[in-house]
Amino acid sequence: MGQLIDGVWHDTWYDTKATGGRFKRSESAFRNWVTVDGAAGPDGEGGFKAEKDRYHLYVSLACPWAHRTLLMRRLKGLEKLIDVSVVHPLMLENGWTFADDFPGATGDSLYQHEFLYQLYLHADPHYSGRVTVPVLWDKQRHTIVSNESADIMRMLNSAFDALGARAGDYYPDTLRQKIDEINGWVYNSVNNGVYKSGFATSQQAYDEAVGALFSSLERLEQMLGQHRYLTGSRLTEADLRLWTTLVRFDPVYVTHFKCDKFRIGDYLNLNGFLREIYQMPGVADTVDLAHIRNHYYRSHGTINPHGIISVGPAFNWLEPHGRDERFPV
Ligand SMILES: N[C@@H](CCC(=O)N[C@@H](CS)C(=O)NCC(=O)O)C(=O)O
Repeated sequence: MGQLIDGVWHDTWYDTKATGGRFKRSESAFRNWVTVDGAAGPDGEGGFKAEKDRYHLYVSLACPWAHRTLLMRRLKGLEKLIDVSVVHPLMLENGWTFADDFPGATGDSLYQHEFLYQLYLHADPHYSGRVTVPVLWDKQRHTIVSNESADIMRMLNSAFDALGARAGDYYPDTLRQKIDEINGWVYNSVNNGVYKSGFATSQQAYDEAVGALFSSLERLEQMLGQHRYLTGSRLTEADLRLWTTLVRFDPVYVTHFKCDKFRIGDYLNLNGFLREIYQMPGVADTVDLAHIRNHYYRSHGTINPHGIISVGPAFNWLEPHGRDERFPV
């Protein structure tokens, strides 16, 4: 765990002193876009045209942000167009590594780097900032297109459609405003809320974060009692972004991040929603509980110094989800 400062790796934990014990996630640094014709996207520079086998996705199977992009790749059937490298689940003094001595960890299949920070230096030898997954890499220009999962999801959603991606638009024009609105508060209080709860170093910071988290879960529970998905009857990006947090909740966040007021298994609608998406074709293959549980419990020495993995609550996501009966089409 650490960061690069002017091209040099420093092993440091998140600093919460200046923020009253509050964990603040920093902004992603590479914000270019793959587009149909290579024109610049909403930000960044142009020159990244959608092409088969040009881009490579670096992910951790443990990370909820990386998981979003992997999920979108799977739903859009992009496996043949964009290949993937998977880091080792443990993130310790060297940050994410390409050690491949854990089932499912692939090593760096492009450059055989040892550490993910070397990939960032490959793109920018003077890079300063955090070294995070996911990374969308351009094999032609040998650089990072983007390390922001929200943007990568949107590129995968539409830029490759003419190259044989599976039909499906998870960010449709008519729902964009609604999706953006939901994403905003779900990001702050849920996706990032679990981290703010778990990494808080003051009681007040924890209370604030965990309070906001469970208020939002209650709100989501109500919404999912009214319609099948967050924006209505159609599965969108907003659902996928929530889902990668829900899938980690009972196995990890309840205990490891002290998010223990309720489990997802205690909510009727959130639990049905979690199971329904888990049971969609291809989705379960993107979930690796060994990476998830090993990563969190064994990488955060400040909150779990002995690295013991808790037994975890029992659950079975293959049980009937009940959403068809509740929302007949
Ligand atoms: N805003 C980024 C956040 C990605 C992120 O924070 N990933 C975590 C893993 S779950 C990471 O790589 N952390 C390493 C670090 O903070 O040093 C995104 O959504 O892509």
